[in-house]
Amino acid sequence: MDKVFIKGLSIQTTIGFYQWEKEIKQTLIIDLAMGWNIAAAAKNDELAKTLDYADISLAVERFANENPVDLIETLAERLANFLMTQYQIPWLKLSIGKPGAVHNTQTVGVEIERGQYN
Ligand SMILES: Nc1nc2c(c(=O)[nH]1)N=C([C@H](O)[C@@H](O)CO)CN2
Repeated sequence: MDKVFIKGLSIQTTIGFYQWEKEIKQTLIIDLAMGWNIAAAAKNDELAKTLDYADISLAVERFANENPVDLIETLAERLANFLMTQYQIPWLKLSIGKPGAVHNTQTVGVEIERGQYN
């Protein structure tokens, strides 16, 4: 399957289980791979026929800020659902890293895969 991807998208958002985390913004790093047949867009060189990674990057940051949650698991599940519905994406792999969360680590996070991979 062809894919459109976004790697290392850095967003600032409110996320976390603890009370103090609900009063600040923290950095999340998002990697997203989205299944898409790119042949139609390539045929006539048409942005409208593919997944616009610029538009989706903005949508990811907007979604996170409009839907504050405690766990990155919850954000991952809800964001995957939103993107698949909004952009008719048949399959995606999404990872969310929270680099500031645990001392002495590079990052911590979750990775999920949703939908049908053909
Ligand atoms: N698997 C997870 N573990 C933890 C999460 C999380 O979202 N998923 N969150 C926290 C806190 O919010 C942490 O980031 C701050 O100490 C702890 N563990």
